Amino acid sequence: MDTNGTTTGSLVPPTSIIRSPAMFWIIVSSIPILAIWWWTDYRWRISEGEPPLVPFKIPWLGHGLDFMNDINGFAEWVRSVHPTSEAATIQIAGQHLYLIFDTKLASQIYRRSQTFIFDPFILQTSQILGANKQDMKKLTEGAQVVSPAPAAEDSGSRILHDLHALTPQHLTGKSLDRLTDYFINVICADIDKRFPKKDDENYAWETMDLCEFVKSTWCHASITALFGTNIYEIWPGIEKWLWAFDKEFQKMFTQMPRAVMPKPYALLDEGQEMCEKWEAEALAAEERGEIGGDPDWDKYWGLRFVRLRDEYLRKSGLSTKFRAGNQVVFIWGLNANAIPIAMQTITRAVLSPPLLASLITEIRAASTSSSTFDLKGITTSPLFRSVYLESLRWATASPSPRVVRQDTQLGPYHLKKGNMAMVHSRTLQMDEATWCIPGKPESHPSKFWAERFLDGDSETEKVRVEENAEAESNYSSDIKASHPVAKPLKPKQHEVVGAKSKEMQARMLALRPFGGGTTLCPGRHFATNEIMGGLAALLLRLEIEVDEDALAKNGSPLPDLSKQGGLFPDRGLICRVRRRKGV
Ligand code: HEM
Repeated sequence: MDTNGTTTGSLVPPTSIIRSPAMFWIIVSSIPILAIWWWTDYRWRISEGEPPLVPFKIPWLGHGLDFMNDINGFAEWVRSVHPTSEAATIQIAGQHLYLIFDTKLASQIYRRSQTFIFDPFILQTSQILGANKQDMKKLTEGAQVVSPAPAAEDSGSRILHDLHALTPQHLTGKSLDRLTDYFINVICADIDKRFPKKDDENYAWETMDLCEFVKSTWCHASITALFGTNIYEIWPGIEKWLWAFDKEFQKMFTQMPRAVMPKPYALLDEGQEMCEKWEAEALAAEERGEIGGDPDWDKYWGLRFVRLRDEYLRKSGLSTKFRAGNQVVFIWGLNANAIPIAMQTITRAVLSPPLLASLITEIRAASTSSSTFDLKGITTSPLFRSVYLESLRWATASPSPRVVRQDTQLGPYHLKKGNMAMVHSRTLQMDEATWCIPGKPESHPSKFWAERFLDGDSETEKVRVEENAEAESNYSSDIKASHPVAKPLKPKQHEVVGAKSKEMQARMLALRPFGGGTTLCPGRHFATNEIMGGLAALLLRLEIEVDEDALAKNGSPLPDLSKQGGLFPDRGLICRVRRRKGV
């Protein structure tokens, strides 16, 4: 300002030590260059021993946009930049993320659950799901984090650990059998409703999109098996909501405000409102004495596990909104991966008439009457297992992230505290060196080869279980060490048996649809029953033929890579369907 109080137009303050305008402008214009140098070349260069850094252009943000927009395509590109490296470093929002390409390093990450931790992601998700300050305080108590808050009061409760330990015991054994029975019964009832039995058995062909039929039938069966039937009465639009939420949910992890992305928040609001209502009605039914004793399933809560889980959340003093958010994510997780894989398995079976015929032969061998079958006979059939595992390999892209809790050595690399490490299953599942068998062009990983797992797949689960047992034991010791009186629920340890051939082990370690370690998907047994058992129920009841004209016009469905986890077929499959005679 001049002495009259008006601006002079000059940006150089009269008292500044930089009296020359030229010097001022040189300094001002060099600030961005200095900043870029600071962020790219100095501030964010990799430390000694970190995996090679993939070049990036945008300071600080690094590869953030590419990673968020298309994680599958991005991971494939990173692999092509470092085709022989066991891992690579990428930069996302000022942090390093180590993408792991080597199966043995991936296994190490899963086993070392005290160093490669998952709780930070659960806490972040909880915040997104509407956990309030009190909820967050409770959830954070004893959680595995990089830098714990200084001397917060510790009551000894370990909510994240207890919830984690509660799940697997209810998704195995008798509870799993009950869940599966319910699921298969609903599938059969829905098929019977859609294709009713007639006395004259004169069934006409109907043309339909098989993918859509499987999507809605499997969804209805799995939601009611786990969450009861009342949820459909309260929320008839649950399926429409589910698939809309599935498209939007990942966006919430950018933590942009509601005003910037109203759609995901609106869907979350709807889910929470409905789940609050669902819980309130179940509690009211309990009050009225409608849910007597300790039933293994009831129409309000669904499976006993869901009732006990909700009871645990209430007893832990977590808010109604957070509890509802927790159910929203459970409903989503229950369906978002398993349903696309059911669609993939069924469409691949139907697309190959010889394979379809062989599967029907297997079903007949496991039949106990004209319309029933022994599930064990199906899930242990080598052909059924092979088709299922190949569907998982071909059509999942499960990113399994961990936070590095302290500076640590992983194989040849030195990983830095606070960064992230991620096993991206698809990169391993599409690795030519692992999957191609010389002289067998059909074994190329880009191809769906139904017979790929005919030999020796039984070892797959054993390796997962072995990793899981080690990870659980590390996790449990870690949690116990954090508080002298904390009594975390003891996770069930699984037995490990069997030897592994070297070649087979490499393939098994490269098949990672269900993640690994402590967070190895506890729903995988139910998913297996849903997909293989559901396929058997479907083929036992219905004759299905692909509409060749529609196929020629639309092309054969491929995995839609725009999503993560279970990948949907990227288009429908028009089929002619009718009820089988004699069923
Ligand atoms: C083909 C179907 C499925 C696939 C591909 C799948 C995949 C996954 C993956 C990748 C994880 C995270 C693992 C990690 O980062 O290490 C996970 C966790 C989980 N899944 Fe699944 N899942 C499937 C089906 C199911 C089903 C049907 C349920 C429920 C009945 C379920 C319940 C869960 C739960 C509760 C977790 C969290 C475990 C924890 O944090 O302790 N999943 N799943």
